[in-house]
Amino acid sequence: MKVKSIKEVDNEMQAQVDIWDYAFAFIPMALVKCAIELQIADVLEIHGGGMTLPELSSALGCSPSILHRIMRYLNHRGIFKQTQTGQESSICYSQTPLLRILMKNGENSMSALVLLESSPVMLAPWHKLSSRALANGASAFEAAHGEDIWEYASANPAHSKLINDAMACRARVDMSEIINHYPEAFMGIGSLVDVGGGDGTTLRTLVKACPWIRGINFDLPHVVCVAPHCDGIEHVGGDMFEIVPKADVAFLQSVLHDWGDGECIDILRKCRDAIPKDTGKVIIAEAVIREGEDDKYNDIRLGLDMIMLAHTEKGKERTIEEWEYVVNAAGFTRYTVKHIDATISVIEAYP
Ligand SMILES: C[S@@+](CC[C@H](N)C(=O)[O-])C[C@H]1O[C@@H](n2cnc3c(N)ncnc32)[C@H](O)[C@@H]1O
Ligand SMILES: COc1ccc(-c2cc(=O)c3c(O)c(O)c(O)cc3o2)cc1
Repeated sequence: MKVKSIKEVDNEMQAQVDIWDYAFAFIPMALVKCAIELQIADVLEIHGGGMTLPELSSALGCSPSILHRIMRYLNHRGIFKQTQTGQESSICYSQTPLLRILMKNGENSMSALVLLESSPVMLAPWHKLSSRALANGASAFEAAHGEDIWEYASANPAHSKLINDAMACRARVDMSEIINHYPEAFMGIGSLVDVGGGDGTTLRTLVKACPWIRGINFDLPHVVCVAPHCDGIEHVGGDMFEIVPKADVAFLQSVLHDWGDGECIDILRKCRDAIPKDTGKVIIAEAVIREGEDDKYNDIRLGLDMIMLAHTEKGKERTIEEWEYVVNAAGFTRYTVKHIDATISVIEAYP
């Protein structure tokens, strides 16, 4: 019989511990969703300082004993700060930067993204992923819901709002990152069409920072008809597979990753038709998968690729070689890539 080395025994013991991370992986998501729905972060923010368990449970209208257990778990995950000075009644809970992002109504809140990904509609396709892999093709979202995500959203206003709110909160972060790290991308631009621009949050962030730009927010009719008005931005409803409104620059953020190469090439061609041949450009703000590189955003990019696998038919996150293929096939003569300190990179393609 082969005798195991101490290292082998240690690795096996570690595996016995690690497996619980996978079996219990849904718990942090469920608890963060619960914290958002209870508006724990909002109540702590309004209160200002630390709150005791009786104060917090009475403000939230929650059972103190259940809230105590929820808060103990969230504290263990580092989601908020807890200080204790003896008995249970003297436990004090206070705000952290992470909890502030989980406010339902905060300016930099990302809670809508958690509410979208943890919704039963978005969770159902994950149960179809192995059948998708075995059948090699059919979309997991379609297997779960009988139609693709965009058809589903146009027939379900509540889910469309969930998607738009989630995309809006991360669009604001993504656009701010581009403006902070690569403002040159927007120099000398008179007009910009945001293709698949959602509720216009990206353009609102852009025209606030670059008020000389006239923005055209272009998306499906059911999306733009509920988009809030903003000076300097015109909302246009339509289909990017048919025609894209004309502008100096066409901008695509987190849109192409929803589609397969064939569709990306069609969308990029429509964008190329929309811009001036001599001075125009298409800006693509998307993740670039960098295999083998230990970048702090790699985990998010690879996770996003799994989201595309679960929620779209042919969507995927792309390596730079895969981006080069679609950009060249759409007829652009050259492109540049700017990696910024964010999940997304900025690819500029010239006609
Ligand atoms: C993942 S969201 C990205 C939204 C936004 N660009 C952002 O960064 O948050 C993709 C957007 O593409 C839009 N879309 C899907 N099909 C479209 C089509 N055929 N024409 C125009 N927009 C479309 C969706 O309605 C959605 O708003
Ligand atoms: C920094 O953490 C994050 C960055 C980005 C995202 C994210 C980006 C998307 O484009 C995206 C998306 O298109 C989508 O359909 C979705 O369901 C989630 C999503 O997340 C998340 C976290």
